[in-house]
This record gives sequence, structure tokens and C-alpha cells, in this order.
Amino acid sequence: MATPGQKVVLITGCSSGIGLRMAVMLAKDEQKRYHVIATMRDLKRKDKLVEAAGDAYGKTLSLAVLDVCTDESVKQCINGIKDRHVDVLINNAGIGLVGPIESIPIDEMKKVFETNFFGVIRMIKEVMPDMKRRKGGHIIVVSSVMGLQGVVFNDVYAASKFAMEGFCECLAVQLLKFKVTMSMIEPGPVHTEFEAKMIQDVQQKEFPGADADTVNYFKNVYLPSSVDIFETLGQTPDDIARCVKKVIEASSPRFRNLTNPLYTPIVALKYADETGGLSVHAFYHMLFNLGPLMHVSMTAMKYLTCGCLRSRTISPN
Ligand SMILES: NC(=O)C1=CN([C@@H]2O[C@H](COP(=O)(O)OP(=O)(O)OC[C@H]3O[C@@H](n4cnc5c(N)ncnc54)[C@H](OP(=O)(O)O)[C@@H]3O)[C@@H](O)[C@H]2O)C=CC1
Ligand SMILES: CC1=C(/C=C/C(C)=C/C=C/C(C)=C/C=O)C(C)(C)CCC1
Repeated sequence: MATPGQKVVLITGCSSGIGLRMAVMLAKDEQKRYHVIATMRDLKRKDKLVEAAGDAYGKTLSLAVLDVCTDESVKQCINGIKDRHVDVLINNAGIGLVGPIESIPIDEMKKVFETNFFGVIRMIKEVMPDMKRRKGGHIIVVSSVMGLQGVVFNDVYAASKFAMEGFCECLAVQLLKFKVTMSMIEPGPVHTEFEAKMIQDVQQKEFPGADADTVNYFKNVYLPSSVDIFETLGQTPDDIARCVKKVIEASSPRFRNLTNPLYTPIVALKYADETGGLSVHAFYHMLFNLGPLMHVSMTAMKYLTCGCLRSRTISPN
């Protein structure tokens, strides 16, 4: 249980990746400012978290079951917290989906929205009224750079994150009136199970319904470039956890927080040309013309990115 003065932080999706590292980092805060309720849908997956939390487990970190896709599970979890008091809600649980849309059943697409979009809304609806009443609290959403800029073959995943960005952009204004803060975190690629699940998933698939050219562009042009991008630009879950801790501890937290400076030019392109043509053609050129040179160009970009771009992102250091 939280001791007086400690902030109660509830995080969804803590069995792996970014959620796990955020839970551990906040629970191990030297000043013990947080009591972390690390949630996951299946407690059988708790071992990695418990091991990483070490001494903090049972003290500044407790576990709870929570499936963001079920009303009952969300209600039960929040009702189980003393006075239903959550100071910081971190919506992290999420799933990916890549591939030609011709070969993806609508039900699989709905699952992505059910988790990434309605899952977050379900959490916010349960926690926000108490925060509004108390006139305080911080809602954090782990969105994605793909919530701001679409990436080819990630159509449905990007749409779920765009939807979240739009939803939160609206809500943030109302919440300001109630002194509740809203922050979006927009990572680029991060080395977690998300990446492994994506690779495993596409290796198993045959892409029925998609024509041979499209499958060829996906498998032989997009996927190798994507793997390269993860290799050259990928951040660690600890990088993202450090960014989130900074956002929580900021005296006036920013609404949007890109974690990777290398994505700032890509997002800037979008706002530089309101017709959208610049972004579409730049992405086309990067993928289809620079594809084989992607590794070289991304490595160059990594070393050439100037300080002014870094200052527009939330740095993990
Ligand atoms: N990795 C990346 O490159 C990027 C990831 N993100 C976002 O970061 C967030 C975390 O992903 P990441 O750590 O990378 O990936 P992981 O796959 O490692 O972690 C995702 C977590 O979400 C959980 N989860 C999935 N569905 C549900 C559900 N219905 N209820 C509760 N928990 C659920 C998983 O639990 P279980 O073990 O039960 O499956 C897992 O703990 C996601 O929102 C993702 O979109 C954003 C940008 C880049
Ligand atoms: C930048 C870029 C590409 C890929 C970007 C990727 C793969 C981003 C992944 C982001 C993730 C995983 C976000 C999760 O939320 C392409 C299309 C290969 C080529 C053009 C430039």
C-alpha cells in the first residue's frame, strides 16, 4: 500500500517491454516517491517483472490483474485500489499489426482498436472522474510516432494511434479546467517483444488475398528496411521509461513527447506542407528508391542529427 506522500502510479501491460521497465524504474526511485501498481492481463507472466523489481516488489511495487479489453477487469482492478485513488495513470498496453490490408481479417483489425484505442478509453473513463473530483492527476498515453505520421504497411496500427492522439487532444483541453494533466509519449522503434512478435507474426503468414507485387513490396522492400530502422534507430525500453519519468516529474509536463530525435524531421515534414504531398513523396522515395541504401542513410542521419532537433524531443538522458 502507498505510504503518505507517495504518488500512486498505475501502469497497464507490465508483463514485458516498456511497461515492465517503467514499473521497475518508478518503483526503484531513490526517494521512494511512487507506489507502482503494475498490472498485466495474465499474472502467470509476472516472473520477469518480479525478478527485475527485486527488493521493490511488495514494497513500492504491487501487482494486479488487468485486461484493458474487459470492462469487468478494469472495474475490479480500480475498485481494488484504496479509495480508488490513482495519481498517475500510464496507458501502455498495446499490440501491433503489419502487412497488406487485403490479407488482414476485419476481426484482427478490430482487436487492435479494441486494445490500443478502446482499451485506453476504458481506463480513462474509470479513473478520470475521481481525478476530476480531486482536481488533480496525470494521464499518460504511450502512443507512437505512428500516431503522428503513418508508415506504409502499418495502416491499422497507425490508425489506432492516430485515433488516440485525436481523442486525447480533445480531452486534454477539458481536463486542464480540472487541473488534470494529459501527456502523450511518442516513441519510434523500441527493442521489445513488440518487434519480435511482429517478425514472428509475418513469418507465419501467407497473405491470402494480396497480389504478388504487394506481397513482394511488403516482404522484400518494407520488412528489410524496417529491420534496418530498428537496428539503427531503435531505443531501449529503459530509454522510454526515463522519458516517462521525466514527464511525470516535470513542473509543467508537455502534451506531446517524441522520444527519438531522429524522427523529428519526419514529423516536421508533415507540418511543413499542409497538402501532405511532401510526406507521401518523401516516404515513397525513402522506401522504394533509397530502400537498399536505408542502412547507410539512417546511420548517417543518426550522426548528423543536430542539437536543435534533439531539443524538440524529450531526451532519455
Ligand atoms: N516497441 C515499439 O517499437 C513501440 C511500441 N510502442 C507502444 O508501446 C506500448 C508497449 O509496447 P512494447 O513494450 O513495445 O511491447 P510488448 O509487446 O513488449 O508489451 C506490450 C504489453 O501490452 C500487454 N497487453 C496486450 N494486450 C493487453 C490487454 N488486452 N490488456 C492488458 N495488457 C495487454 C502485453 O501483455 P501480454 O504479455 O499479456 O501480451 C504486454 O505486457 C504499446 O502501446 C505500443 O504500441 C510505441 C512505439 C514503438
Ligand atoms: C522511417 C521509415 C520507415 C520505417 C519506419 C518504421 C519501421 C517505424 C516503426 C515504428 C514503430 C515500430 C512504432 C511503434 O509504435 C520505412 C517505411 C521503412 C522507410 C521510410 C522511412
